[in-house]
Amino acid sequence: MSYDLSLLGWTASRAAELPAGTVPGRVARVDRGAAEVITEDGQHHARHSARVRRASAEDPVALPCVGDWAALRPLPEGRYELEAVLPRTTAFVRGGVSRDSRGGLSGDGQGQVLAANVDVVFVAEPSMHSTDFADLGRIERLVALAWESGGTPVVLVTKADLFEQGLDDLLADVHAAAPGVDVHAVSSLRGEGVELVREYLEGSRTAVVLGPSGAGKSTLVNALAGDVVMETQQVRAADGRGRHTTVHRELIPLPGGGLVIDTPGIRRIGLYEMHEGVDMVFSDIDELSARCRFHDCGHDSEPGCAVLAAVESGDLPERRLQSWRKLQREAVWMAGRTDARIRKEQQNRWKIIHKEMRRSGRARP
Ligand SMILES: Nc1nc2c(ncn2[C@@H]2O[C@H](COP(=O)(O)OP(=O)(O)OP(=O)(O)O)[C@@H](O)[C@H]2O)c(=O)[nH]1
Ligand SMILES: [Zn+2]
Repeated sequence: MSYDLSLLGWTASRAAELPAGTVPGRVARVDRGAAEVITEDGQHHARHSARVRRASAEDPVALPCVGDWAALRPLPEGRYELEAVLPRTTAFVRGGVSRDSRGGLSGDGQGQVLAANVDVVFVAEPSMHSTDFADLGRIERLVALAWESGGTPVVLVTKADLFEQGLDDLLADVHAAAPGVDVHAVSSLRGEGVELVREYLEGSRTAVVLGPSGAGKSTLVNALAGDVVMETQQVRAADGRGRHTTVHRELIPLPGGGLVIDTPGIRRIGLYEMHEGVDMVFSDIDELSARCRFHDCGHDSEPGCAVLAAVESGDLPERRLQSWRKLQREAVWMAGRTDARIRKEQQNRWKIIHKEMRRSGRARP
């Protein structure tokens, strides 16, 4: 078996980063101390080099992950050693890691890269989920996560066939929840919108599909692959939630080029590190805040707050402000888990608050 690596996204600029005496391979699955890689001459089990082992012992972010391009050193008998991970263009990182000023990754020894070099992040939200309509808050969260990874989000309102009347209104709401992001209705069941989705993968790009269980992610990937590569599941009638299916292949090459990464980690992705991501998904609130009287306005009850005024006038949905507050709190909390400076500030703040409370004789809130 041989592969045309350009169909897996290999480019001349990546080739320029390949160390002498190595060949490129894309990581399709990770193991302890080794990875399954796809090279031009087939699929291999490549053990990490001493250098990779040392680097990843120091910082797990250096561990090869699904989607990575690796430099492989040929060994006797047609085997390879995973010599190095080539620089990542994008990364989904869980915990303990922030982007440094160059847009690269710097870790504190806690981070884990869930997937790398993902160009397009499809955010799948079902038009109807059990008896609920699409969850705009979940879309905002996943779009923020997508921005944070460095990839380009695209929102897909899936199972569009379940929601015929008022679909346009729903799409308008979704547009407002994700400013500047493409939004499409998709029905894999009817084959509608699938070709549009495929267009985002032109040029052999790499995608992931994020979304809740039962959103129709596997069904969509199957439709793209034109072949049943992933097991879909029957949704339990009672609560509309799906059973989790075992993932057989984590890197799914599509006919005509491009691929979809689908790993358990990506499936479970929630809200990890989000700072710039939150600002980008709430660019409307960001723009409004420029007109607040105080430059550090918290849009709570401050006088001259342009955000509250927009809610008052109906220009900004109240739900959106609440969603922003929630994500801000979570982002600060996540940062507080990893950023010692903020952690210290929070401790000091709580010390002061507790002291205040003791003095005024109030109980803890
Ligand atoms: N009506 C309708 N049902 C769909 C559509 N796409 C998928 N489904 C059904 O929704 C259920 C869940 O689909 P999956 O593709 O397994 O969902 P998933 O997002 O992969 O779910 P997890 O594997 O749990 O993450 C299945 O019963 C599908 O047949 C669609 O476009 N329309
Ligand atoms: Zn304000």
